[in-house]
Amino acid sequence: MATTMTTEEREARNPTYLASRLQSGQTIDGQNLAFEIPIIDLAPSFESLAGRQQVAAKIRAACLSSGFFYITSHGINQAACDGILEQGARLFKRISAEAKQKIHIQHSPHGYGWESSDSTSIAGDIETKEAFNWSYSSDLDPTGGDGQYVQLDGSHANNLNQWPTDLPTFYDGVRNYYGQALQLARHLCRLFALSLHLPEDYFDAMTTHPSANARIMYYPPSKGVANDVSVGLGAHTDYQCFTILLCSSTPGLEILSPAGQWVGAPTVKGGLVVNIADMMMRWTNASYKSTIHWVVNRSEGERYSVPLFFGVNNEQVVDTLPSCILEDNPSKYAPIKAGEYVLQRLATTRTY
Ligand SMILES: O=C(O)CCC(=O)C(=O)O
Ligand SMILES: [Fe+2]
Repeated sequence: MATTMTTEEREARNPTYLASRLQSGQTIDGQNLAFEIPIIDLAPSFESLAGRQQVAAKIRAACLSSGFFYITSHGINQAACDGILEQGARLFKRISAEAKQKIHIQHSPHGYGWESSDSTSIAGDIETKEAFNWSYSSDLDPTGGDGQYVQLDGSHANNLNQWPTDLPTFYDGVRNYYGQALQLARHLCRLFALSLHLPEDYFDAMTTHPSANARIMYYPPSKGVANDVSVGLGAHTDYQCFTILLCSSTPGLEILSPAGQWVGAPTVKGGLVVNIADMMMRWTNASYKSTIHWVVNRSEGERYSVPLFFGVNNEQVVDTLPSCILEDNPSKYAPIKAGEYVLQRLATTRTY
C-alpha cells in the first residue's frame, strides 16, 4: 500500500529531530504537562467490568501525561520473573564466547539471538548493553496461537528464534515468563480500549498472533569513574503499541520529562513498568505520549531487564482511532501496516 509521510513522521525518522527534542525538552506538541510515573494496582481489573473501567481511567491519565506507569498485582508470578532474570544472568555471564557466537544475530535475518553491545546503536551512541532477542511464535503462546503469525515483513514463518543449545533450561524459563506476559499484554489491550472509550474487545481480534518481540538486556556496572555517563541504551522512543518491562533491582532507566530533565524510574518491588510506544501514539492521534527514555547504569551492580514490545498482528493496518479524531483535530497520521512501520524504524538502528 502506498503511504504518504506527514512532516511529523519525516522529522521523527531523523536523528537530529531526536537530538533537538532532547535539547529543548519539549514534547511533540509543545505541551508542558505534569510528569509522574504512577503505580497502578491491576487487581480490580481482574474482577469486574467496573473494576476495569476504574483502572482504565488511571491508565488514561498516565498515558496523557508521562506515558509511563508501573503496574502491580499484574498476574505474572514472582517465580517466572525471577526465573527469566536468572536465565539472563546465565546466558550473559556463564556461557562461552563461542556459544554466544553460534547464536549471534548475524545468523538471523530478523535479528533474533545474542546481540553483542556493538551490533546496534540508537542515536549513534556507543552503548554498553548486551541483549538476547526473540519473537512471538505459537509454541510460546499459552493460547497456542491461530497459526496465522507473520513476521514484520509479512512473510509466513513460525519460530525462527535461535535458542542457546548450551543452556537447556533457558527456553523453559523464557517461555514461562513470556507466556504470562503475552496474556497480561492482551489484558492491558482491553484496559487501553476502555481508556479510549472503545468496546473492551476492540483489539482482541487484532492480537491473536501479535507482534511481540522481546529481549533480555544486560547492562554492565558503571566503571566507578566520577560523573561517568556510559550510555547503556541510547535515548529513544519504543516503536510498538506499548512495552512491558521487568527490571532487576539495579536502577538505570531514566525518562525525559517535558521540562527536559532525566527522571529516574527505580525498580518497584513486584511491579512492572509499562510505557506507551509510537504505534499507540499513532492510534491515538498523538494524545497518548510515547516518551523518550534511555538507560544509564550509574551503579556498581549489574542491571538486567526484560522488555516485551507488544503490538497488534503485523499485517494489521494501523489507522487513527475514530474516538481520537475531532473536527478541529484531524488525523495526523497516514494508515500503515503495523509490521511495515516497525521495519522502517528498525532500519535506522542496525550497525552490522
Ligand atoms: O532496560 C531497560 O530498562 C529499558 C530498555 C528499553 O528501553 C528498550 O529496550 O527499549
Ligand atoms: Fe525503550
